[in-house]
Amino acid sequence: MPVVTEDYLGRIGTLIRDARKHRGWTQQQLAAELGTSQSAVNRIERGHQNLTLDMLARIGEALDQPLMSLGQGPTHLRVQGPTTLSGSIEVKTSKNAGVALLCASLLNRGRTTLRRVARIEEVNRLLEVLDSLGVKTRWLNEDNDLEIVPPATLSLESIDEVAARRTRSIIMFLGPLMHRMSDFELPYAGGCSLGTRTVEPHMTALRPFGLQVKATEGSYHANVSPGITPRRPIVLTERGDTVTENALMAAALCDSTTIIRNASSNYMVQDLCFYLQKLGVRIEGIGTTTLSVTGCTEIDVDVDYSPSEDPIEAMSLLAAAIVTDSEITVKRVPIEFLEIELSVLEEMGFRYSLSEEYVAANGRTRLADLTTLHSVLHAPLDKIHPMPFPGLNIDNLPFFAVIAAVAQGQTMLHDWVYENRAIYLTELNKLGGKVTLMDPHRVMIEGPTRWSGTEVVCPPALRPAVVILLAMLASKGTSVLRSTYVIHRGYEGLAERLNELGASIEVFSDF
Ligand SMILES: CC(=O)N[C@H]1[C@@H](OP(=O)(O)OP(=O)(O)OC[C@H]2O[C@@H](n3ccc(=O)[nH]c3=O)[C@H](O)[C@@H]2O)O[C@H](CO)[C@@H](O)[C@@H]1O
Ligand SMILES: C=C(OP(=O)(O)O)C(=O)O
Repeated sequence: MPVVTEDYLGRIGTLIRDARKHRGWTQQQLAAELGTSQSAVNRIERGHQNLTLDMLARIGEALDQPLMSLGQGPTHLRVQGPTTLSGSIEVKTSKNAGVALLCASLLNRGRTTLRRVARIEEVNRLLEVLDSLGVKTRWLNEDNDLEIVPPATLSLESIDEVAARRTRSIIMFLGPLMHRMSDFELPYAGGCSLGTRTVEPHMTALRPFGLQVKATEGSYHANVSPGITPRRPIVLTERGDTVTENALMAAALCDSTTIIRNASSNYMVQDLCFYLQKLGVRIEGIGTTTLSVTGCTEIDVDVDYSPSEDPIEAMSLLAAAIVTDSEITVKRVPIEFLEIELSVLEEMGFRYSLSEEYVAANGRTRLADLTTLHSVLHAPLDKIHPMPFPGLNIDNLPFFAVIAAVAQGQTMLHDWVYENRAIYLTELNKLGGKVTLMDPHRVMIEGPTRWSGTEVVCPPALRPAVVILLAMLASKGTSVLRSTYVIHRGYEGLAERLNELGASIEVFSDF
């Protein structure tokens, strides 16, 4: 075989191996999907098998990842470490408010302008879906201001199913869409592989508004009975963020008053409430677990809204500083959504200073600039576990894994929420970490760690993938992090921004 062909087959084989692992499949499972043997898959992945275009297309389809789109293959990161960071960095606006506001813009017949939206893949997927429905969306400038103008009638029959299936946020179309049409289908929600994430609480919350949903082959079939409004308070069975948002959006176009109990008061819910208020919806109880919503029968206003900064990105940047023992200033930290995290960190010996507080562009959220100081960390006495806001944010829990790994002693993390997220934290062991999976919900981490660079495929979950990247910053030598789409789902230009602080991260792709 000519050397160049051999080289290409090897690279394609690696691509296929990465995409398979990303899906969480064994070679045997991929073989069964392709109607071939495990040994054939093994040969393909090692670059020892000539591949026809037909076979490549079939593999791409089976793995739900096109392998032949030249120049658009997966991207990877090459990290040189260890790194000490310095300087300052601004926190961007949040993914989770961004996606909620994109869905909520469908409630408004007028123009919505959202300021400084994080330009991330999760937002891109929702924009693709909105565009396929006939919504006119455009980025206005370098500041990532985004304009959204819905059409008079949405063309749901032409929905971009591929984009829709890549995000769980599509579930938040139910609340706004039920006001626009009486019978419609939505593809099943996708997103990170974190274990079962039920949609039942959404159905229970929306039923009092007349929505019935049947799960059919690959999609939700929604049917709306006209003129039905909740006669009693809606009691959410789970204090979930997106379910609260769906109930809020359903209530926004009812002119009666809806009470939502056991509502999430988390940051993205608050941003959604502030936006809805600008649309003319009356909401009381923002920041508490009981929301009283008096909607409007029609919303048609040109509105301008600035979502607030992302507490999870802020936590990621703090973790970057802690794991590399660096002194940096993280600007625009939404401090009220990091209070418990900072208390736990202080207990572990983390030292930092805070600026005076100031108000975010939404006029409501409190921000501060936080400077990290050289710290010697030790394990906390108690386990670290998340709770709904104002508890420690579940999406921040994974960052405590890499922080615990640099602290002296044993730290237990208890992720009671997701069945499949803690498991990915054991990937830190490839870089020298000592992370023991006690059961699917608990990991024990022993520090401090002598990190050493290696190659890791991104786990199929956003936060654990970033945790691996942060450990790579502290690792001696060269590390490679493969297939980073999952990181781009929630962070804009993370590698480039860390490089501005002095990291050495190269972005590359196979072709
Ligand atoms: C777009 C967006 O905003 N996504 C966030 C949102 O997702 P989202 O609102 O979709 O979260 P889910 O509804 O999937 O809830 C997460 C998990 O927590 C469980 N659960 C939740 C609440 C509760 O009171 N009891 C309970 O057991 C659910 O069953 C599920 O397993 O909230 C999650 C949990 O904060 C975050 O990780 C996500 O980043
Ligand atoms: C789990 C997360 O989000 P999503 O709901 O988009 O999967 C996350 O942000 O870590």
